[in-house]
Parts: sequence; structure tokens; C-alpha cells
Amino acid sequence: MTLVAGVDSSTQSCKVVIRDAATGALVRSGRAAHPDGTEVDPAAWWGALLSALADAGGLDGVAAISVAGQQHGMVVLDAEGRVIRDALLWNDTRSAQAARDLIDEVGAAEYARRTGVVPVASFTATKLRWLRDVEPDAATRVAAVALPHDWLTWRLRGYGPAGESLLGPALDELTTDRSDASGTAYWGARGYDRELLVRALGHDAVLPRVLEPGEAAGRTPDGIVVGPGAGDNAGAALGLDAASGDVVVSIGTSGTVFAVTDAPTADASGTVAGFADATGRYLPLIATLNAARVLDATAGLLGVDHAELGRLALEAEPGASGAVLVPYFEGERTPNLPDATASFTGLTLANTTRPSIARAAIEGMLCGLADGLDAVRGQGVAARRLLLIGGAALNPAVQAVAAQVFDVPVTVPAPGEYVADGAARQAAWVLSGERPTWPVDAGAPLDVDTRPEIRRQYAERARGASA
Ligand SMILES: Nc1ncnc2c1ncn2[C@@H]1O[C@H](COP(=O)(O)OP(=O)(O)O)[C@@H](O)[C@H]1O
Ligand SMILES: O=C(CO)[C@@H](O)[C@H](O)COP(=O)(O)O
Repeated sequence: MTLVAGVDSSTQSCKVVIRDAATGALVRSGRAAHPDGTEVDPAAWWGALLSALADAGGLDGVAAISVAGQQHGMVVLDAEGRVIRDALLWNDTRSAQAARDLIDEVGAAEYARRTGVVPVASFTATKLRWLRDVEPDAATRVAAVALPHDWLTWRLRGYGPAGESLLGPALDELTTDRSDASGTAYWGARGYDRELLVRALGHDAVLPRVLEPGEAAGRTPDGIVVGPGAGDNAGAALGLDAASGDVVVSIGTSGTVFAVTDAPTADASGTVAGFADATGRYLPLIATLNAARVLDATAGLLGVDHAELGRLALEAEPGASGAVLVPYFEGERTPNLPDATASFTGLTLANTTRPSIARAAIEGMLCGLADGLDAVRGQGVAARRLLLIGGAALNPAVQAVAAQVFDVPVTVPAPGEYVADGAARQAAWVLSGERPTWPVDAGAPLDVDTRPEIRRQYAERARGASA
């Protein structure tokens, strides 16, 4: 049996799946935690990857491996391949002003035309502009810029700083793929837009070579083929074998709504990011900063675990008797309100109860994603089936409320790590030269139970919170 490995190096953890290259059957898996925070030393990701691989029983029998990862993270390397400073992550909002500056300089419509995206704090280019403006000594030392999955792929192949790697700091050996490159805000369908890189960072730098979907990046020192990798959402789309008419809603650290399209999108409002996918097509996407951790925070507030939070929520009626949580705990990206804070509104003596608060948290988190689905459909994307994934999708109350909030039939695929599965599917693709046709257990659609009053109530309160 030939095995392949898929990695998801995401915000909160690193997950590894090892699958049969021919059938896709899961053979073993592992995981390891990442540090908390919005800026992280990439060495922590490397350590977690090695731990997750060990937790999965190692790479014996594995012929190919691919790494999918959290998008946008700014990994800046000096000429010796050393990491200059902790990586700013997708959910760090300190570069919000840098985003506004880049838009003022280039224009939102022009930026969208060149890259498919309009700068927001999440994107790599805005973080580089922040570095230039706030840490100029560090910015001048930048010899190369990589994304989290790019850097891990480079390290897996044996590259890195002298003394910490077998092959040394060959910056020109850095590689990436279309999907993750499309999240930098200095790449477009015609390749890197170096004028935008120089505008952000203040000077040119080595950028990872953009590989094709089934193109090998190289091999590990032990001879295992290494795939191009992907951004995590493109990895999930590949793992689910998402097709036209499918919309994926992922509720992890980030909340995302995305679909696979044949044509690129360029939303000048900046709401929908016109990313590329991992198969040679495109991945229009919205992302929220506040997703699963809204429920973590509410469960902590109520002193319960996820299961009890869900049970409490299902005790309350749809609409939580008027209690609404606008969940902008970390600021928010969609809508672009980086300095916003969260607020409970509509509280009365009658609805300030544990069940209402629990349900308001789930409804508020999902209403933000439903607004995102409307924006993605506004780009001409057909939504006939909604695939609900991510850690919080495991919660029965999240599933039940999702069926009431979304106006598209909701299907909950079998519990799994779909980002890592997509990376494993890519590894099998690189090995065989053909995209695998592994089966996906997409699950049966939930009963449609749309309750428009939930979103109507949320819209009124969210407008107030955004004022
Ligand atoms: N049953 C559950 N109910 C609600 N939230 C959950 C549940 N299980 C896990 N989570 C949350 O899901 C998140 C992890 O999801 P995951 O998709 O792995 O995140 P990421 O890929 O962004 O690191 C954590 O915040 C965790 O607390
Ligand atoms: O910023 C985005 C997409 O644009 C996020 O989706 C990140 O890619 C983080 O992903 P998770 O850690 O939540 O999986």
C-alpha cells in the first residue's frame, strides 16, 4: 500500500492525515497544538509539525507529502534564511492603517483588477507595509518573503538557516502555489505584481516560485516527494472535492465562505477576496475573524463545555427572545471593522438567561457568515448546497441553527480534517500525475428550517454596532 501524508498547519494546531494513495482510506492521523496569539515564531509551527507527524506514527511508507496552511502569514527571512521576526498572522489587525494607505495610493478598483483583492489587515502586503513603517530596520533586512505553508515546505525539503538545516538557506528554493500566492495581495492571474510588493515593503525581495497544482516542490532528504501545498481554504475545497453549486462554510478559528469557480472574481468593494484554488481554478471567499472562538468565549462565560453550550442554546427559541450578540471580539474583517468590539444587545430581564445567551452567540456568529454567503453569491456564484466544516461544525446546535440561518440546504460532511485531506489528495496527485477520485462522505442534507427573523433581527443590531 502506497501512503501519502497531508498536513494542515492552521491557526490553533497542526493536523496530519496519512491516507492510502489509491483509495484515500485514512490509515493514521496526528495533531499538535500551536501557540495562541496573532504573531507566532515559525519555529513553533515546525516543532508542531514534527510532533504531529510523530503523533501520526511517522512517515514510514509515505511516498508523498503536502502542506496546507493558514493563509497570509508574513514570514520574513534575511539573506541567511533566518526568520527576522515573529510572523504576523491573518488575524492580526495592526496593519489596518497600512491597508488603508495602500488603497489610497493604488485605488480599490485598480487593486482588485490587478490582484483580485482589495487590501485588508489580513493580507501579507499590508503586513509588509506595516513592517516598513513601524520596524524599518527589520524591513531593510528582508531578503525573502514566504507564507506559512511555503516556509514549512522549504524546511521539509531540508532547507533553512545554516546550522539548522541540511541544505542551507537557498532562498531561490522557496516555493508556493497559486491559492496561497493569491492571498498575498501582490499576486494576480498574470503572476507576481512586483510593483505592489516594492510599494508595500519598500524594496524587492525573493518570492517563492509559484508551482502548478500537481507539480512537485522537490523531495525531503529521505526522498519523499513534496507537493506544492496550498492555502488552507483551497485545501479544504480540494479535500471535499467541491464542485460547481457547492459553497463551503468553515467554522474554525476563522469563519470562511467560499466556492470553486472557473472564472476569477475582482470585487472592488473588497468584501469578497478573489483567491485562486488548488486545482487551477478560482476560490471567491469571505472570511470573518470571529468564528469558533465566539463559542469558546461564550462557553467560558457560562462555565460550560461545548456540548452543554449547545444543549443550552437548543433550549432557547429561534431569535433568542430578542437577545443578539454582534460578535466582533477581535475587531472584524467582514465587514471590515478592524477596531470594532463585540456587543450583546436587546437584553431584558426576561431574555438574560443562559439558554438565550448561548443561542445568541451561535446565531450572531452564523449571521455574519450568512451575510458573507450573500456577498459571495453577489459575485455570480451559484449556491445549491452548503457544506459545513471546521471544529465548531461538530456541534449539533451549530448544525441546527445553521439550518435556520442559511437559506441554502446545509450538509455536514463526516467529521474530518478536510484541509489536511486536501493536502493528502494533492500529494497523491503529484505522485500519480492525476487528481485522485477518492470518495467523500458529504453526508445527508439537514432538514431546511430557515427562520428569516433571526437574520432580520441581527441585521438591525449589527448596523447599530457598526455605526
Ligand atoms: N463541539 C464543538 N463545538 C464548538 N466548537 C468546537 C467544538 N469542537 C471544537 N470546537 C472549536 O473549533 C476550533 C478548532 O477548529 P479548527 O477547524 O481545528 O480550527 P483551525 O483550523 O482554525 O485551527 C476551536 O476553537 C475549538 O474550540
Ligand atoms: O485568512 C483566512 C482566509 O483568507 C483564514 O481562513 C486563514 O487561512 C486561517 O484559517 P484557519 O486557521 O481558521 O483555518
